[in-house]
Amino acid sequence: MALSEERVLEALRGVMDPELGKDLVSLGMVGEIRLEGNKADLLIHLTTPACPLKGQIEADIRRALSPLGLEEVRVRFGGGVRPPEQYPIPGVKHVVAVASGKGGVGKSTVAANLALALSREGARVGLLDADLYGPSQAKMFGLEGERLKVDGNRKILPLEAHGIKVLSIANIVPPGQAMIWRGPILHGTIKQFLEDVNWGELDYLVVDLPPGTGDVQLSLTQLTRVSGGVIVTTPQEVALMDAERAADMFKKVQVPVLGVLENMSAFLCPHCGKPTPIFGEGGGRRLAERLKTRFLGEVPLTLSLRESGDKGLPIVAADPEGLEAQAFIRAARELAAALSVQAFISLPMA
Ligand SMILES: Nc1ncnc2c1ncn2[C@@H]1O[C@H](COP(=O)(O)OP(=O)(O)OP(=O)(O)O)[C@@H](O)[C@H]1O
Repeated sequence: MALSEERVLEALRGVMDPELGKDLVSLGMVGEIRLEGNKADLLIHLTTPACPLKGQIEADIRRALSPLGLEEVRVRFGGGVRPPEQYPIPGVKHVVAVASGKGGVGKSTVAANLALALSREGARVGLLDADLYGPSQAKMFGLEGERLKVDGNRKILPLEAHGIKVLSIANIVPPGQAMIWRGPILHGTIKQFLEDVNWGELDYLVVDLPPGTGDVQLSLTQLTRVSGGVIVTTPQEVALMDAERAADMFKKVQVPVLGVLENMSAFLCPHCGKPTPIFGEGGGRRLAERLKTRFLGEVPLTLSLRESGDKGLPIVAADPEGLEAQAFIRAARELAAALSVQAFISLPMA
């Protein structure tokens, strides 16, 4: 049988998306097939650019096409199937909210390092510090005291550090001022963060929410479409109970919970490396099971993680090969996969 685009398409029906459990053709992921003589050029649409399964999908495509005897197969990946008019914020494909029930569980540390890990996976990432009462991202990224600028259209330009666009209330008002703000001012501030900022082109805008289930969370979900939420918890029972409340809040406002990340899983001794489960064991995984969502993994409690936060150099940027950074990178891959599934469930195909 002569080689044709139809034959290539037929062969691609045998390639499954490992996350979605359906073949690439029925999922509408095959964007283009070009044949030139005995060479094929394919465009495959991914729902999320940091798709952790890119490599596997490409290998499966090559395997499926090998019986056709092509001399060369070129696989290009497209960044996503969501048409621009459906973006939640102009230029921004996904808004991902990072929440915790309880304060001090490391939500801001996780938001910063997840943003960096997604960026290392090839995505364009912004980080909005919406923890108005206790902003920490300016400090975390070494941007304390930096002044924001506006562009020609009078839109605020976020600051940039380690390849991440960062906007924190700490760069707008003096420390402590936002502490006394109430509902309408909070709402107005979040609105401004979403509408009056030139984020440029982003695959993910990671939002660091205040702990708990208050006005900021409601404003964010009222003002934009949040693709999903990440729940950060420690394995401790009290933290888990509050984390469940944060998950309930997402459910009420119809934001899917993409996964649970357990922080401070076990203390790793900086001298001998011995793990000590100070806050208990397995709580995050159990919570993910109860919520029927993904477990994004465990991040240990380590001295270097605490020090890196204080130094203004998050661990994924400071020591990307270290075990803490690797835990964040695994979590970011899981998160990207969860978003990709979510995008297919909730969006019409382009
Ligand atoms: N896995 C970890 N290992 C060591 N220290 C950590 C870890 N996670 C967070 N920390 C430290 O714990 C402190 C609190 O973390 P962080 O500010 O991220 O928490 P949070 O939940 O965002 O707090 P808040 O409720 O105040 O917003 C910081 O000093 C941070 O460096």
